Amino acid sequence: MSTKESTLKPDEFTVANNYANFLNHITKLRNPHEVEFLQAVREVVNSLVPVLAHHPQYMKSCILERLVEPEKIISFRVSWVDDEGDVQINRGYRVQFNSALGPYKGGLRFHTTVNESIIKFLGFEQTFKNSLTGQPIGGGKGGSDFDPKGKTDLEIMRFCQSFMTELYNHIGPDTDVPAGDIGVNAREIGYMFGQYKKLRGAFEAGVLTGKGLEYGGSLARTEATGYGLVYFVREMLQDKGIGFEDKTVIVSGSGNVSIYAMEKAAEFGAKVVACSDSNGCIYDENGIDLNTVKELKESGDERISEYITKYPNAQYLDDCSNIWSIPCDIALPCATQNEIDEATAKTLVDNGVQAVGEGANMPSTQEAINLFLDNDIHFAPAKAANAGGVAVSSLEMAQNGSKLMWTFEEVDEKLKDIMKNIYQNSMQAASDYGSPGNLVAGANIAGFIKIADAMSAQGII
Ligand SMILES: NC(=O)C1=CN([C@@H]2O[C@H](COP(=O)(O)OP(=O)(O)OC[C@H]3O[C@@H](n4cnc5c(N)ncnc54)[C@H](OP(=O)(O)O)[C@@H]3O)[C@@H](O)[C@H]2O)C=CC1
Ligand SMILES: N=C(CCC(=O)O)C(=O)O
Repeated sequence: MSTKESTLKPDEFTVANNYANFLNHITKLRNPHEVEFLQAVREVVNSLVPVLAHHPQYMKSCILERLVEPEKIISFRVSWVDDEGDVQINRGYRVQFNSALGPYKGGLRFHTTVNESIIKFLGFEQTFKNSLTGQPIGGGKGGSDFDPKGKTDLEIMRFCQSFMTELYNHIGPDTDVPAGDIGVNAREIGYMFGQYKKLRGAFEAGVLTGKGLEYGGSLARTEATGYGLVYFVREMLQDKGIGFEDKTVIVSGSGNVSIYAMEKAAEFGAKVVACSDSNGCIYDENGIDLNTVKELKESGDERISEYITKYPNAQYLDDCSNIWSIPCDIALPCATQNEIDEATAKTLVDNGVQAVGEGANMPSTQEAINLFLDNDIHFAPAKAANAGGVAVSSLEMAQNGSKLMWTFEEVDEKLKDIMKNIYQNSMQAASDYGSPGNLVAGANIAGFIKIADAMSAQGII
């Protein structure tokens, strides 16, 4: 917990001790090797001490103890045949974390680093994020250790079909609705939707979100996470009397979230000077040419280093973490978890960063978050700031259910309202529970209370 956090009141000491013991229990006995999951849980538990002290009924019915245990974890083998005719085996997961607010909702990640701890951390974060959107959706996440990089279109199709052949038994529009995440974009969603429809024998549009526009996708879903991040950060900055105008911005990653965060930041008057991929980062002091990045990364499957071919005056740094050594006013980590550690955060602060907005899930370590908060950096935490994607996914489900299709402007206006509400509700919760201005605490508290009240109403299940 940051040293800036409010000092605990007497009755909160007891709760803090009880929950320190609880954290020890789940760390040592229940999830000893799940490092990323425990990191996500620890941050939330530390934020909730004042809430639990104020609501003893949540402690009596063990709301938090139940909330940190997923309702269901499904793990399955995925066998598929590559273009050489060789059999490949991957592991698939779906963690159905919490359905107090609605059907499980959350992305699918295809990346070599996927394991149960990663999927559980993502599902836990998703549960709070989805609550903050105000939409009727629970939390879940899934994926596989399948690496789409370097695979042909046909290999990706065969993998997705095999993956869905197992997953389809466990999902549905009112049960569990997957979507995209790292390594899963419109192409993968399309192949999985086709297989689901064939196996189910019905066109259930609402079973997946991020679908193509021609078969039930929502306008603005592709842009939603990146746009929503910038809308949220703008709300935060406006409260401080500043904005994106004339600011220097760096955005890690160059995938779905990163590209549309860069687009909206530039539209709001910022100069985006750097972005990255898992091999390295580019720095263009004249401002990144986003169309070139889209050609390389959305249309093609190129490395970001190819940008230099078109812009030889730009620089390529052969390590993606070097992006954080570039001086900037606003940093938007949009690649992956724990990409900013304490040393990186110190470099950003020493270079004069004013604001950090988390587009990726858990991109900052706890130590980095504490350093940002202790240095009064305007900090927009992931589960609040990157909720625009899942919020528009929920709007896609609503359009599917009503068999209507809203315009881009209609969806974008709803997205702006949702991000504004998340900001205001998180700030209010932070103020109500003794951490004024601390959006990390506020988002965790606001997300928790809605889930806790729903779980209380639904009995001990
Ligand atoms: N898609 C969505 O709707 C949402 C996604 N998020 C989060 O945003 C982040 C990015 O997701 P998304 O844009 O969808 O994914 P994409 O696969 O579209 O893009 C991911 C980007 O991050 C880079 N990257 C991935 N893993 C690493 C790594 N270990 N080290 C460095 N760079 C890495 C990729 O580089 P390369 O091309 O080399 O792999 C790529 O540039 C993730 O944390 C995701 O959980 C959050 C909310 C919604
Ligand atoms: N990957 C996502 C989007 C999930 C969704 O749209 O259901 C996330 O919120 O982390």
